[in-house]
Amino acid sequence: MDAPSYTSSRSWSIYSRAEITNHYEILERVGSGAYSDVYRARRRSDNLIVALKEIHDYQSAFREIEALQMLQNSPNVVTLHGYFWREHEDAVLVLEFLRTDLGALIRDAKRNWDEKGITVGEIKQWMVQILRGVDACHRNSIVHRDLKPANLLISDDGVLKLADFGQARILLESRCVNEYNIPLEPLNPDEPWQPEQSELSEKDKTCKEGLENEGQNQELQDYNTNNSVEEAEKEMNFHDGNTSCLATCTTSQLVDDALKSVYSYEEERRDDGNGGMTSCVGTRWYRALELLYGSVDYGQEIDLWSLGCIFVELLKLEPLFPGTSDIDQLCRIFDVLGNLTEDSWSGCSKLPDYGKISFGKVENPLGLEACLPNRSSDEIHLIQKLVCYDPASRATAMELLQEKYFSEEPLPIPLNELRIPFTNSRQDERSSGNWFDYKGMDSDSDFEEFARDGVVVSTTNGGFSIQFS
Ligand SMILES: Nc1ncnc2c1ncn2[C@@H]1O[C@H](COP(=O)(O)OP(=O)(O)OP(=O)(O)O)[C@@H](O)[C@H]1O
Repeated sequence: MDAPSYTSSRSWSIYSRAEITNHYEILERVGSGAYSDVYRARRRSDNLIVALKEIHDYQSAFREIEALQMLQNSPNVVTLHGYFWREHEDAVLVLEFLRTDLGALIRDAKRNWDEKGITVGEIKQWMVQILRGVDACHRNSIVHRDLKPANLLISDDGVLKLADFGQARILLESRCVNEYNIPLEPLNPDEPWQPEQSELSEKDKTCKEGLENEGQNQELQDYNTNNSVEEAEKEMNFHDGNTSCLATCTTSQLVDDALKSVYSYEEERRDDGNGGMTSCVGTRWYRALELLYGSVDYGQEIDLWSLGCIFVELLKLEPLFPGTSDIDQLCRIFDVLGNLTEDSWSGCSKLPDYGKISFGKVENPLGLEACLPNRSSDEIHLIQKLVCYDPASRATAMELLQEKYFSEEPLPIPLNELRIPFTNSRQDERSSGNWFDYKGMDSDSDFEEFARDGVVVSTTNGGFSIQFS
């Protein structure tokens, strides 16, 4: 196929790379994100349709490959068929192709489905799959850091898979447990790296087989029996707070660094590469409170907050906290949960940005119940276990899977009865603007609030800069 006529040099590059086009016929571009372009392609050897994800950022590529290698064969994580990695070129991941995602499904349900929206049986099935995917990550000490409906891809037969691990972090202690021992660089740069069957662990084989079984309820029970809470807790007992963070984009550093009058935001977006954590991760609407307060000493609990926001969105067909800036995001959270104080989370005053910004007292917080009228107390109870201030109080994915909500009537419906949107045009849906305003959703930018504070933001060759007057 000829290269298309648009002019982005990045989008051209994949067409001119023989090592890729020898193996794959590139059919169309299906999406793009902050760091990537994604193409639908056909593998020449067997006609398999795949997604080729060309990643323009080295660190994102490295993270995504490393995390996906560890999670290969988890049924609710996107499959990495292989990748191309060579010097001076963008990495290209060969992923299984998944036509739609949970964001598109929620939009479709809001626009086109009857007033009941997504049924309880459907919600339970989606949530069980999401929880299994998150549980797989957390068991492997991987924090996804960007869970949101658009990153939960869905196959035509109703299997949901976590995707977009470009922001994922493998917590340091776990690096020794990469049991697959797969080389990061393909041995031959002209051939894609591909996993071999022998690299699958027994646990993962069981997991994969489990998904293929019919009888959802029995499957859930088996899954829970084979993966006890104690075992999960043992594996998840970590924190990487001992490592320093050289790269954040928190307001605290801007304030601390006020004597340095020109501040490069581009600098801040990089992690230090030595294990330091940044608070500038995730998409704002799903970003945990501790990240909004600049924490660099966080763990897998940030994913659990995001999970709670996604659960609400499935129930309500609208985002829980659609903030237009980080400050607005915090205001919306406080309106519902009340102000953040030592009473609501003992230790919160140690957060880097605590006390840097003061918020008016919310006399009568709405509570999560008010956000979810007509929903059952069980559902509200589960969400309260996720969307709560103290990260240590949040329920783990495994604990949630064991909640009776998922094993009582109405049961999660079988995969083949799930309703899945027909459209494959996610970008069009996103830009249509019919549903609600997505402005700011995909952005980590705090420009609006800086501008509000009278700080000058200007673009530079390397990115943009913030100047204090
Ligand atoms: N495996 C896949 N199958 C089909 N489409 C995909 C696949 N992976 C990604 N896409 C499409 O490409 C888009 C961009 O992919 P992805 O979100 O992984 O990239 P990103 O650059 O990390 O994005 P973001 O800016 O959200 O962090 C997705 O929204 C989706 O539409």
